[in-house]
Amino acid sequence: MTTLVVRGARILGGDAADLTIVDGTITAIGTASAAADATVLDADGLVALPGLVDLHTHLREPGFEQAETVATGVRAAAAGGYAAVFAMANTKPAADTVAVVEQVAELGRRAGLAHVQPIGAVTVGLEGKRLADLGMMARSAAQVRVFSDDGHCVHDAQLMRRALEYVAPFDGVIAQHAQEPSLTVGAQMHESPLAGELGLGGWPSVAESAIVARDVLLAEATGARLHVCHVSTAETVDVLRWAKARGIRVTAEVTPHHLILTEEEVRGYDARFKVNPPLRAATDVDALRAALADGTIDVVATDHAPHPIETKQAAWADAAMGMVGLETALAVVQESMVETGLLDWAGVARVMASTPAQIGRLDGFGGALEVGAPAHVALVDPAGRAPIGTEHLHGRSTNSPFLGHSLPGRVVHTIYRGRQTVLDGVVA
Ligand SMILES: NC(=O)N[C@@H](CC(=O)O)C(=O)O
Repeated sequence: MTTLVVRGARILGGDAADLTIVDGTITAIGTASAAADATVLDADGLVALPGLVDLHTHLREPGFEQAETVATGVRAAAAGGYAAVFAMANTKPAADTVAVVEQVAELGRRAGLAHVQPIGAVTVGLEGKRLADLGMMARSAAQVRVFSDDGHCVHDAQLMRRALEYVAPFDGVIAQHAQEPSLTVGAQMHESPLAGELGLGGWPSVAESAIVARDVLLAEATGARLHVCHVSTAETVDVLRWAKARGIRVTAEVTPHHLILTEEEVRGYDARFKVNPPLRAATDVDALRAALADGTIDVVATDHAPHPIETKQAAWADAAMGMVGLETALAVVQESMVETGLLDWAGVARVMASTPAQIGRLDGFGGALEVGAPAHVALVDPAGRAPIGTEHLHGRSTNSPFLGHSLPGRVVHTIYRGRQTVLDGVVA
């Protein structure tokens, strides 16, 4: 029997209490009388959150191990306070078969620092032409419930409709990368006067919102669950508000980078700021923050997208798209949402742990820190403001837009299944 006593943590930012954890389960909350053989972890002044859950992580294995592996990716996850991540299907081969989703799940079990929940591809090879065998992946040992072609839009309406119809009976969800391809040919950044000034092809907001408008109507017509990946524009927020008011079963995510960075970062042509969907205008950032605060957007998801740094040292138009985000997500949410009064720590737990787990139908994660609950805990120092350096990045890639930026909040300890996966910022 292993006993861990976490002393003096502020549960969801509230009153301080001790957490007693025995064999991976929270057995007491209050003043602990530590048994002689207990490990005691000083959490005085730290905020205790449920271990975070990320609905949108690119772990890159199999096929792109030079960017990240499952083993390196879960190190980044633990460092960021995560207990579970949903691994996107744009691997090589794509996660469009039972073999690949079960391989990813097994790699996660071996890595051991966080739960890895595979996402299945919607279409074979993410090509948008033929449905993958969604039912087989759902019935597999990986128990896939989230399906996505992220990186690519399921553009064909008939395929999207059939995918929604197919997953409804087993309560699956289609997570759409909303990008109308015919409107984003050659797109390099947000379509705006700045794009003209910088001479870069524009990615118009309507290319996202038009797909979301179509998809919410398909979700209504099929009664199935739709999840909208990386919402980036005010127009999409308006569509979501309308759809939710009609009772359509749609959920949505926003990334940390879209909550705090704007297209102005593109001025220096530093490709660390190149991402799909692109960084938008300040008005979009404001709309996204308000939507996350009022529940129109349900969760924060990192879209952790590792790329070898040399793919970011190319000219803007040739550079890879994407940013790592697991390690800095909580700090960005603290800065953009908590310090602005838009969310309290209970709200942070909702949008970064309980609701992502609920959308992904992942039992045993994201639940309240209460007696009897599995012991997945993130312990955060809200006053831990520091400039982000590569020493804060624990995955294989360092393509973070926040390097050199000062961010608040530091994940001091992470506990996963009762085990300390991060201690004083050091990943086990
Ligand atoms: N978000 C990104 O900019 N990149 C993602 C895929 C994608 O959504 O384009 C990646 O897998 O690198």
